Parts: sequence; C-alpha cells; structure tokens
Amino acid sequence: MTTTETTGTAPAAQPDGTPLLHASGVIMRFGGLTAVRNVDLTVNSGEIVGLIGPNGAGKTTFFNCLTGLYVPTEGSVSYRGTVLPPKPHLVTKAGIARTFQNIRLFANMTVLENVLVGRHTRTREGLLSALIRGPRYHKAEARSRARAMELLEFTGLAGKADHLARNLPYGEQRKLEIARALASEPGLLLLDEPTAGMNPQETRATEELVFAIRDQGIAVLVIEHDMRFIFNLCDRVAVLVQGQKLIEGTSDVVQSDDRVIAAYLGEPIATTEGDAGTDAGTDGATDAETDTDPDGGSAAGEQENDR
Ligand SMILES: Nc1ncnc2c1ncn2[C@@H]1O[C@H](COP(=O)(O)OP(=O)(O)OP(=O)(O)O)[C@@H](O)[C@H]1O
Repeated sequence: MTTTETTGTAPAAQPDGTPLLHASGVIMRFGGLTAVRNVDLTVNSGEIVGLIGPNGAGKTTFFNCLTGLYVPTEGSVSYRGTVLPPKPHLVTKAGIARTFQNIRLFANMTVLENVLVGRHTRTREGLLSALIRGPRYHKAEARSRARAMELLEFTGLAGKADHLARNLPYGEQRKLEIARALASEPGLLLLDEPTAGMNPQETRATEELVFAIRDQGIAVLVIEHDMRFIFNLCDRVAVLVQGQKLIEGTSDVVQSDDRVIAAYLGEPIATTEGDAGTDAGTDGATDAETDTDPDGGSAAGEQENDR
C-alpha cells in the first residue's frame, strides 16, 4: 500500500450480491440493559458496509455478537449460509476476521511475528509436527512467512518486519492489526474504528487500504465515527441508535435522512476531495471517543478487554 491521496470515489470492484454474513433478529441484553435490539444486517460479497451511530449505540456489542465474543440473547448469525457457533476461533476459522477498537497487538513480538500469529487458524501443522520440526514443518513455516511478508508488503509495513510491534507509530499499529486479521485469509473483515486517533493522512491511507482489501475479494464491515471516511468508502451504511437500526441505505440516502441528521450527524457531510483533510466529518456527537492511546501505549500487551 502507498499513502497516496484518494479521489473520494470507490474503485472499480462492485458488490456481486451474494450474501456472506447474515445477522437475524440479534438482541443483546446485559441484565436490565438492552444494548442491541432486534438488529438484522446482511453483508454481501464485494461490499463495504458501514455501521455508524452515537457513542453507546451498541455497535461494538453487535460486532462482539457477530464474532462469537458475546452469545446473543436472541437471534442468529450466519456466514455463507451456515449458522456460526458463538466461539471466536470458530468464527475466524469460518472466514470472519476482525480488528478491535482498542489495539490488541503482541507488543513484545516483532511485526512479522504478529502476522504469523494471525495465520494459526490456516496452518495444519499440529503440536507433534512443531516438536519434531521435520521437513513438512519447515515447508509450512516457510509458506506462512512468505504469506505474512506479502501481507506486510500489502499494508506498507514490510520494511518494519523485524521491528517490535510496540515501537511502531500508532497509525502503523492499526495497519498491523489489519495485516494480522488478513493473515487468517478471511472472506469478511470487521474493522472497529480503524482510523481512531489517526491524522488525516493516515485516515486517507486507511481508506485506500480498505478499498484495496475489497478489491482482493474480501467484504468489509466497518464501524467508524469519521463520517467522511464512512460516506466515501461504503456501498451501504446502517445506523444504530440506542441499539436499534434506524435506517440502512447508500451514503446519499443515509446522510440526507432527517432522523439521522437529528439523531447523529447534525448537518450533511461533504465527501468531495476538496474537503478532505478537515475534521468536519467528526463534529459534535460524531467525535470518536476511543479507549486507545494514540501514543501507542495501548500496545503494551494483548488486552483482555473484549470491546
Ligand atoms: N459487557 C458489558 N456489560 C454491560 N454493559 C455493556 C457491556 N458492553 C457494552 N455495554 C453497554 O452497552 C451499550 C452499548 O455499548 P457499545 O460499546 O456496544 O456501544 P458503541 O456504539 O460501540 O459505542 P462507542 O461508539 O462509544 O464505541 C452501552 O450502554 C454500554 O455501556
């Protein structure tokens, strides 16, 4: 990936309409609090879908229901027509990878090693093979390293393969999280606030990266508070307010909907290139309130927090 500026328009790849992810009637209650209320959502192959809403609207909780971190109180989640078991490793194995709002890297491992960890669901070598370290093991390891290096090239991190993850600047740590997620060879990538804490140039580069991921045939579902990013990027946007889906549609439809403007946006968002780089897309209620540390402090270790 390069960090060239985008034009603000989607590249050639188009959704082909085959349903990949289908969430049906998802409800998530925490005691007396209903964080997600009967939400349906479909992501088709080739699509980039956005999930937006005010702080506390239930977006991350919904992601956690999709990826097996939470067992929904009601409802089901299926991927390629098969209901997913609510177990994160089985969800990953089925073909869904994700990143987290709070960066979760192995801080004291190298960039390359972090990506290699992401490949474990796709390697067949068992414990015995790892202990014996025969030719089959070495071949498999060489393949994994080659693929991991490809992904580091793709995300622009190849030159830092041997650096410790904790020494990367914040924006590159977020890229590394994406590279690690891609290492599981997903058909669908879930990104939770991928540009939180980034400067405008890093945000632009992330936009390019997401388009490139989609062009590799991987569908993307993204939570983000930067409305310009969302409306430039997404084929479809769903809006959650107080756990409920308020509306779902194209960027044009969503950003001109009176209820969305009243509940969330405040005013319509300009998505033209000329406006890029300003922070008008994150004003008022749309300001990202992340738990991440833009100085990279959040990479101090793999976090247990499941948000
Ligand atoms: N594990 C939990 N236990 C109890 N309540 C929770 C838990 N996780 C989330 N909540 C509550 O569910 C609601 C939705 O939170 P969630 O983090 O999903 O919102 P969000 O839309 O992702 O917000 P933000 O944009 O601030 O990240 C909030 O009221 C939150 O406090």
